[in-house]
Amino acid sequence: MMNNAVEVTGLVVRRGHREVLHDLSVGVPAGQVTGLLGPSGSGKSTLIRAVVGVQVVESGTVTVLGEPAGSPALRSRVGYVTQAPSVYDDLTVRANTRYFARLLHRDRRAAEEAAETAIGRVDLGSHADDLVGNLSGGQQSRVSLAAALVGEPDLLVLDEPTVGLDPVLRRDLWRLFHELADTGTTLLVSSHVMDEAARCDRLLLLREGRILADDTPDGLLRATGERDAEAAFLHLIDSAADNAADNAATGTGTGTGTERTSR
Ligand SMILES: Nc1ncnc2c1ncn2[C@@H]1O[C@H](COP(=O)(O)OP(=O)(O)OP(=O)(O)O)[C@@H](O)[C@H]1O
Repeated sequence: MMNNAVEVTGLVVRRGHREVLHDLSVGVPAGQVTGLLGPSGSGKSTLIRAVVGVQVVESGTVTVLGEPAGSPALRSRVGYVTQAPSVYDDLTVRANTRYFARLLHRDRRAAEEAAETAIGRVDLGSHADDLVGNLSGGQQSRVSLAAALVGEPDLLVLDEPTVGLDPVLRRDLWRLFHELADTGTTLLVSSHVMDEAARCDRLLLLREGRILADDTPDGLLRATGERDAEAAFLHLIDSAADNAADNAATGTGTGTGTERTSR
């Protein structure tokens, strides 16, 4: 059995008047880069919020590194990078990163070292003394990533980290994700850009609050007979719609026909 860093079972989440995650069960394997892909509004951020323990859930369980999501014990073990930059505009890159490091490291020198390492990892060494407010959007999101790295988290959760980045930075960021995974970090990375699927070790395809596929990129292509993730995703949507139509015609089954790929 695969060793999962995150285990989600029967998760139901309601936001406003709408149920947005429907009895969702899924695992995130340890030490790998798992991509959470799906169109805008499919529930990626909601699932991520449940994993980091900031989402009120209606029912179901979310276990992270063996603890209930959001437990105090997970505070330094889980890094979370939100879609919007979550650092201070009026502080420099170094001051921001040191600030977040000091929240986790009592020792001042250890905090400074952690901050410098994190700044280097996101390749912002030449901007360390720039005010964050004067950086580009892509640079600002890398400062948020540096802030999440200062605690050397076991699980790093990133909500659409590559939005607005040019192709070179995107490539470099994915390289960094795999370097982190190689040293044992588990990464859960959301994206609505299907061409990022091939960069993941494992894929979760989400649509309308349900998991449509949970597979490796190769496994997904094999299971659907398609050539790229976007085509595979459309294939699965069409199959699910066909299944639903068949069920309606025969009056059998209440399932949606999703979760069709090999697991
Ligand atoms: N604060 C909220 N109150 C009510 N409904 C919400 C709230 N936030 C999100 N939703 C709804 O929940 C559903 C899932 O949203 P979510 O942000 O998880 O999707 P997403 O896949 O992350 O989308 P995107 O890629 O655009 O960020 C959507 O239908 C959205 O309208």
